[in-house]
Amino acid sequence: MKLVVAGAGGRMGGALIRAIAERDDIVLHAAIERSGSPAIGEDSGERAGIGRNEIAITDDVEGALSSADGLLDFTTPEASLAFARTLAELGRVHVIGTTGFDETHEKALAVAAERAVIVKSGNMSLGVNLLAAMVRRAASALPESFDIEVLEMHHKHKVDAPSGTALLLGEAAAEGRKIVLSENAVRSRDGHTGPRPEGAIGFATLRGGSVVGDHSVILAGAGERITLSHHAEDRAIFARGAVAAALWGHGRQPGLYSMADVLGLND
Ligand SMILES: NC(=O)C1=CN([C@@H]2O[C@H](COP(=O)(O)OP(=O)(O)OC[C@H]3O[C@@H](n4cnc5c(N)ncnc54)[C@H](OP(=O)(O)O)[C@@H]3O)[C@@H](O)[C@H]2O)C=CC1
Ligand SMILES: O=C(O)C1=N[C@H](C(=O)O)C[C@H](O)C1
Repeated sequence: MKLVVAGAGGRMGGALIRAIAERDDIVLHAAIERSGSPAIGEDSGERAGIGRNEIAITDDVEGALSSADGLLDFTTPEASLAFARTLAELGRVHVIGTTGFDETHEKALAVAAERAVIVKSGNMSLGVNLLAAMVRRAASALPESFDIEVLEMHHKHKVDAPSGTALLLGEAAAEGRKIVLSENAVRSRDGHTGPRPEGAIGFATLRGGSVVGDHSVILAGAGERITLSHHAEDRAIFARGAVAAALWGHGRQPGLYSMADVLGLND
């Protein structure tokens, strides 16, 4: 399978290029960056720290995608949306790890998925997707008197909050409770907030240093508390998940799929 990496000069771009180089059933076909990026023209292997691979980082999106099988995309919501429209025209696999989408973006991605395979997840790791299944189960099994809070910490460069993973875990909790997350989410607190609303799913965001990604879901009852946690130590876990998603999506019917589909956690 011939894969293109978008955001090749970024943190996940490097991890994806390293993950592709680990395997012999896929090849890095092209590495793309935003027009005007100082990374354009650099050797993508050198940039990723694995030595020259003779694939220069380019901003020629059409040229890169037209002869590829799929795109691994960890960039920005606006860039991912533009890629989704191009890939829908070409009918290629689009693995989206980007987070921070709003409702309008989500609707546009659903339209693109009518013509291409999109695998999208706020977290591509096995551990977090298993954790989400456990959160859904715990939220469903425990009485509503157990308050649900999602706590996350990431490195100081992260630009969106709550993280895509925190929202994914919040969705899992809401599904377990049979409630709609958007109607019950408390995404931040400040000042005289009043008591906690019944049935709320709260979010708390920490940022600092080089933390790859820490998430905890706390189910707090009267006199006892359950904490379900995941700690990401290496971006390779997301990159390997994205590669697995591309291979899984190759040759599949168009649609919007999740990592739970790829990992068989919905079966
Ligand atoms: N789902 C998951 O498992 C994971 C998701 N993520 C998400 O992935 C995204 C990227 O994270 P991270 O790698 O840390 O961020 P970085 O900022 O390090 O990388 C993003 C890269 O995308 C580039 N970019 C921006 N616009 C375009 C464009 N139009 N075409 C091509 N490249 C573009 C940026 O370039 P420039 O800086 O020059 O603008 C940058 O190099 C975030 O949304 C993050 O939350 C991260 C880890 C795991
Ligand atoms: O920006 C990051 O770094 C990460 N983003 C994803 C998120 O928003 O949850 C996944 C991971 O936690 C790292």
